[in-house]
Amino acid sequence: MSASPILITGGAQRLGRHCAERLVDDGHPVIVSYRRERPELEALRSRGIVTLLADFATEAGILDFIARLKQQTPSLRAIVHNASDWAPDGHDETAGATFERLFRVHMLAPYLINLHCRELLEACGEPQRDIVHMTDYVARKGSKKHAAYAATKAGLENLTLSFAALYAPRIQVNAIAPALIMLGEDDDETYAEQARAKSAMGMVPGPGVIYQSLRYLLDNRYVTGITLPVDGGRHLR
Ligand SMILES: NC(=O)C1=CN([C@@H]2O[C@H](COP(=O)(O)OP(=O)(O)OC[C@H]3O[C@@H](n4cnc5c(N)ncnc54)[C@H](OP(=O)(O)O)[C@@H]3O)[C@@H](O)[C@H]2O)C=CC1
Ligand SMILES: Nc1nc2c(c(=O)[nH]1)N=C([C@H](O)[C@@H](O)CO)CN2
Repeated sequence: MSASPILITGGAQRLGRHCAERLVDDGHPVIVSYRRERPELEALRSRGIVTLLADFATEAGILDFIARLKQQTPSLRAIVHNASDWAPDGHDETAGATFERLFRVHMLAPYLINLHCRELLEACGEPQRDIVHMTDYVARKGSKKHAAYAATKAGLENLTLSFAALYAPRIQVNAIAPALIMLGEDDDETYAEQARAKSAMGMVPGPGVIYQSLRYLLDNRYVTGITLPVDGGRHLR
C-alpha cells in the first residue's frame, strides 16, 4: 500500500515550503495548499508535490478546498495547519474585517478541515496519524499591535485541546508555537536586532527548527494535546 500524503496548508513559501521539501526528502508524499500562483510553485511540483489552490477567507472557500482535497486523495497521514496571515490590527472601519479574516484563516479553516477530513486520516493505514496546528508564542502573551492575530492563534491553540481529546487514540493533535523563526523580506537590520533581543537565545534560527519540531511530533506515538514552544526562550526575557 502506498504511503498516505501529508497536507501542509499555506505551503508555497517560507516555513511551510521548507517543511514540505523536507518531508519529501524523508519519503513522504506531500500536498500543499496555496492562495496565489507563482513561479516557486513549479519547483515544488517538479519534486512531485501536489499543489491545491485554497483561499480560506470565506467558509465557502474552505469547503471548496475540502471538496477538492477529497477528490485528490482517499487518505492522509497528517494535516499541518500552517496557513496564516500576520496582519496588524486594523483601525476604525477595517478593524472588524481584519479580525474576521484572521478568525477564518487561523480558526475556522483548521476547525472545518479537521471535522471534514477526519475520515481521510482514519483511512490512513500507517501506524500514526497527526494533526499539527501552527500557533504562536503570542497566543499566550498577547500583542499590542497584533491583538486579532494573537487572539485567533490562541483560539487555534485551544482547538488543539478539543480535537486531541475528541480524536484520541487514532489521531494525535498537537501544536507548535514559534516565536521569531524567519524575518520578513522588508525587515531591516534594526528590526532584526530588536527581534533577536526578545529571546534568551538571541537568534533568528530559520525554518529548520520548525521541521525538527514537526518531525518529533510525527514520530512520537505518545504525544497529544500539547503545544510545543519553539521560541528561543522568549519567556525568560
Ligand atoms: N515566520 C515566523 O517567524 C513565525 C511564524 N509563525 C507561524 O508559523 C506558520 C508559518 O509562518 P510563515 O512561513 O512565516 O507564514 P507566511 O506568512 O509565509 O504564510 C504562510 C502562507 O499562508 C497563506 N495564507 C495566508 N492567508 C491565507 C488565506 N486566507 N487562505 C489561504 N492561505 C492563506 C499564504 O499563502 P499565499 O502566499 O499563497 O498568499 C502564505 O504563503 C504560520 O502559521 C505563522 O503564523 C509563528 C511565529 C513566528
Ligand atoms: N503568518 C505569519 N505569522 C507570523 C510571521 C509571519 O511572517 N507570517 N512572523 C512573525 C514574526 O517573526 C514574529 O514572531 C516576530 O516577533 C510572527 N507570526
